Amino acid sequence: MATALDQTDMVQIPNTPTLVAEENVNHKQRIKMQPVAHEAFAMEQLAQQVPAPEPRHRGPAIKDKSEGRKDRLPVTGEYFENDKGDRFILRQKLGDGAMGHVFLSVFGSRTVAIKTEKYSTGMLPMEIKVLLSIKKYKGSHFCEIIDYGTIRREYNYMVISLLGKDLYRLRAEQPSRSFSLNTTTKIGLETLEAIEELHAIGYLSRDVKPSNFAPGMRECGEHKTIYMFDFGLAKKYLDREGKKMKSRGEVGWRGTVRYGSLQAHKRLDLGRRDDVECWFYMLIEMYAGELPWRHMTDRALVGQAKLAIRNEQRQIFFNRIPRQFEKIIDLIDGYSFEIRPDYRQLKSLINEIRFENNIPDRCKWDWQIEESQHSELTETTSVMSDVAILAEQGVTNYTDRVCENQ
Ligand SMILES: Nc1ncnc2c1ncn2[C@@H]1O[C@H](COP(=O)(O)OP(=O)(O)OP(=O)(O)O)[C@@H](O)[C@H]1O
Repeated sequence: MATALDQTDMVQIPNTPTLVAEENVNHKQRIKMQPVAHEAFAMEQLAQQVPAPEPRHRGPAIKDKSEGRKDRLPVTGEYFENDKGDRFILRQKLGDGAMGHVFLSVFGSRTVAIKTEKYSTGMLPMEIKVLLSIKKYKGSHFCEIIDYGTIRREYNYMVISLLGKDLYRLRAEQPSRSFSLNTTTKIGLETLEAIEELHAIGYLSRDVKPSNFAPGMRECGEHKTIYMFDFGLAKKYLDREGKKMKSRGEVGWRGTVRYGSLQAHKRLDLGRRDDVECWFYMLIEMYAGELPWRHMTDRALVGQAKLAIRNEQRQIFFNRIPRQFEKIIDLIDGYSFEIRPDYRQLKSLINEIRFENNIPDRCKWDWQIEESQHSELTETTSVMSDVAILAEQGVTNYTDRVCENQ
């Protein structure tokens, strides 16, 4: 039977790329965070919809060796029951994250996604916390959280609404490996709105990248919206009184090398502006098909390449993309750590690109085809395997430290 995760127990940021992070999570050093008032309210609300939790344990960290032995990930075909007796069959694997597996399942008449991680990993509580806050705020670019808990202290799970293929896969499947200006700019507007909503509830993503966004399902009429998911590296930037926290200075690397901001390369604390800088690199990659540092794996060299597009490579880089993108990066570079990015100005520059290129408002996404997204999903792994995707993106979610105070 399921046990609700303790929301006040915060997660570790491991010391390794997430690809191998499970072996490296430090289970001993954990910190506690009290939910702020609106989060507590959101949790209360959710409690009315999800099964009443069994007496709470103190989160997903291993307490003793006997518990540790059971620590595992579920497999396709397995099922579990929540406290209400609802049965969730893990019908098909949708994706392999660095921290666990995501499965397709059915809940009532609804097809859903179930994200799982080993009990000891402890990254899901942060994701659940973010999604509960967003639910309260009624964010329009986030999965609905339907249920969550722990199964026999073996694995943690959360049941969320199902999405289509992520933007990285969708682009990789385009014959040109790039999106049209219409799709790129539409994605730009949708994803910036998602980032703005996340910031509005007091969180940073610190891992904005194409594989963390996906369109909704056509069957639910959600295919015109791009959703943001994976909050494994999310962090609160507002304190309990709603005041912005000060930069902690050098804290180590956070994020994904290809899309990381210049501040991240300096290992400095990240703010809202850094999420927006990642968004910029993501958009350019979608439109141009690649970034100049696509083949680089060395983090320092990638950082140098990002500096070069602002200096000696500036003309070559910006010549092949609409001129507004140069304005956008200049604006982002001008934002300080504390400042609220001017999302409206950024959106109006993207809209200017659409206007100048006579792009009508009602246009289809590049990937929209006649068949339903559900049948597309079943083909996902044959088109590009998870391993291939991860290899292509280079090092992901890499962090320098064993743990950090979230
Ligand atoms: N709601 C969803 N609907 C459909 N597929 C999903 C959903 N959530 C996740 N996935 C799939 O599972 C994959 C892994 O999910 P996610 O990124 O949340 O896991 P992670 O362990 O945090 O991975 P990462 O290595 O990116 O940090 C995604 O790339 C996506 O293909």
